[in-house]
Amino acid sequence: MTFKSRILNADEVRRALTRIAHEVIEKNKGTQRLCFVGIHTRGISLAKRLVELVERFEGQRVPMGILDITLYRDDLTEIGLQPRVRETRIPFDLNGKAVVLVDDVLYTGRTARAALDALIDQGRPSRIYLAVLVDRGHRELPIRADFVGKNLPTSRSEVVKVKTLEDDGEDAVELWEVGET
Ligand SMILES: O=P(O)(O)OC[C@H]1O[C@H](OP(=O)(O)OP(=O)(O)O)[C@H](O)[C@@H]1O
Ligand SMILES: O=c1cc[nH]c(=O)[nH]1
Repeated sequence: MTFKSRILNADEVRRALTRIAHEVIEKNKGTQRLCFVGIHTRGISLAKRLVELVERFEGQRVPMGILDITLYRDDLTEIGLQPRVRETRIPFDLNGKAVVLVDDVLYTGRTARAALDALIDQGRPSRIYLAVLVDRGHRELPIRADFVGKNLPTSRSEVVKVKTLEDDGEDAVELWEVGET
């Protein structure tokens, strides 16, 4: 893979998340019944940031869960006999909640589709929103995000890498090219 460009630096990631937190509060008319669920891997770090931002703006700490979608993937039969299943932990009652699913990148929409199934197996939220740091297009399913940090038109030969302080030592969004020599 070849590095092409830096799309967002740490300050720009912070501002995008700040705007998303404000939009969530506005759309939900406050923090009532609000909760965040981060999708492995980087969706979890981003969901934690959003919880902290909402607390800073509204003075309320809303609940947060983490979701592994591995067993709900539509290509599960193709990824081998022993898929690496990570932790799902939703330590509150989902029934009647307004859930913001959080992921770093939205591409085909297959992860988000799987996340909806995984979530609904755990309870019946009154509303599910999707928040992503980057929407890079190329949807293969009728899925859209409610909150988007950055809309980034890409080609299929490119890869968007979201880096977080927790997972990668820095906050950034980078564009890479696959298969270039
Ligand atoms: O819309 P899609 O085509 O499903 O692509 C988006 C997903 O792809 C990446 O996850 P990945 O499978 O690389 O797992 P990771 O986040 O654990 O690295 C990314 O974090 C999103 O979850
Ligand atoms: O470019 C992409 C596509 C899917 N998932 C990513 O993290 N980046």
